[in-house]
Amino acid sequence: MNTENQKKIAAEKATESIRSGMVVGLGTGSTVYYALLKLGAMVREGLDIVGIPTSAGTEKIAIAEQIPLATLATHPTLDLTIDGADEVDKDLNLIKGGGAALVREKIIANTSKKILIVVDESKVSRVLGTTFPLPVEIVRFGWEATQTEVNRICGESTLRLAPAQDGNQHPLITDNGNYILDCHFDGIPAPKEIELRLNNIPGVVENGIFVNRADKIIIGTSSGIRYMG
Ligand SMILES: O=C(CO)[C@H](O)[C@H](O)COP(=O)(O)O
Repeated sequence: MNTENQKKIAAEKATESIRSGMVVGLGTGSTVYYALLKLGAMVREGLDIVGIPTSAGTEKIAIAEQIPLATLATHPTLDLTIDGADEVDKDLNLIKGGGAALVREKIIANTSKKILIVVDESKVSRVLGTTFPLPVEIVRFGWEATQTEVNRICGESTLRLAPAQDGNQHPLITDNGNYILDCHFDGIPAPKEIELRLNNIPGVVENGIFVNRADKIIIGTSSGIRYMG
């Protein structure tokens, strides 16, 4: 089974946990995309849920799929969130933020009763921080000074760029109006400590380390579905 199919079977498996009446956190990314398509079909067949999106991109897809949306203002507690990840370890720790949605994803994760993470097998890692650079969202004011402080922890980081309308690469601006630093670790042996140290730097909004948040990781593999948790 190729990677795309691995993503699809993992994402669709996660939607089997959704029941009418639930408030559902809608994650971001190319894996969750398949869950959004499936949820859309389920809603059109009568499933009665509201979704809270973790990004403007997901909101757009959910609207196109006719998934009713809500906000944390009216629905402060979520029953279940389906989200992706960029790297996962055997302790269910995650690196997220490859899609630049980590702040909203962490807020949603924090208020969800249950979190299902959907990935393909390439995301499973022995030591977190060895296969994917850690995204750190920072405010634009004084960002160079913030980067200097971040680099004291990770050694080296790069400002994430994205193509703009003029055809050139410009700093990527998140849904929250901030920049992203991608931090190159050679493994993160103590993820919780690094998460807290990074978040203690003035100018850092949030980072993509998620510790003790996932209840289950659904992994699409070349030979079918595997679970962690
Ligand atoms: O954290 C995320 C977005 O901020 C995504 O969940 C993560 O990047 C995985 O995306 P994909 O399923 O496209 O690999």
